[in-house]
Amino acid sequence: MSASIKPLVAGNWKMNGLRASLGEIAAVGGDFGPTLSARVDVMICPPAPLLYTAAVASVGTPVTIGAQDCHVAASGAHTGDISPEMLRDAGASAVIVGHSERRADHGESDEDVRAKAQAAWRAGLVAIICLGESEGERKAGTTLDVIARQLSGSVPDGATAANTVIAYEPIWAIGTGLTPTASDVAEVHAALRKDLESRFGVEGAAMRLLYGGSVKPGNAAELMAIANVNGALVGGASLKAQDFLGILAAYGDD
Ligand SMILES: O=C(CO)COP(=O)(O)O
Repeated sequence: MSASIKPLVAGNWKMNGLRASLGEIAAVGGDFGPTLSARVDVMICPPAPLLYTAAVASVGTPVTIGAQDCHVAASGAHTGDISPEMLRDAGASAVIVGHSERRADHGESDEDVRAKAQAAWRAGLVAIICLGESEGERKAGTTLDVIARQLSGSVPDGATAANTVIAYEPIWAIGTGLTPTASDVAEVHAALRKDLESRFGVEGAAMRLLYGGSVKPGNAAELMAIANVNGALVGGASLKAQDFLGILAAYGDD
């Protein structure tokens, strides 16, 4: 079933990158030819100060630009925050919400994440909704319960394959070099698919489910071949075009 879903590989730069890093986007765009772009969509999510220039740098390439977080309001007295409308205006077409680093650093709850996803849709952005279990939850055998609870709490009614992407990122695999086994990833993604189908029907069947957590050129082909894995959310290995292109190569060569 997932064979008909066009995968997405998105790079989350997190709090990394200065203007000098924008050459990496041009390098990805320049090397990403028509054969590969027919098979996989590619996105880079730089930090907010780089969004506009990144969007300009991506013009004429297959690379699209996403943001890493948003406020729920369109505007107002929220010093330091950025609305989804502003992200859209700067050239973003998507925004990551509910990344585990925001859940941990900023105390974001499932309810917060759900409201951010709705705000993203209001502004015409795709919401990339993140979830994933901690190491303790994995060891305690509660992964599937945690994932089901996060999915139900963080994904708003009205989610479609066009407005929502789900990213499964086990917290213990982020930035550690550790990855779950292929069968563990398959188990979680199958459970996500089942829940999404029962809640959203055909839209849930067509929604992209990304895997994230220590995706590298060396393990991308194996991870991307797992059933119900429709692409990747990549942190550290998205910062350099060569590494990121090495991951995209899991989908073939131009
Ligand atoms: O958190 C991630 C992407 O959002 C994954 O980060 P790493 O690829 O650096 O493990």
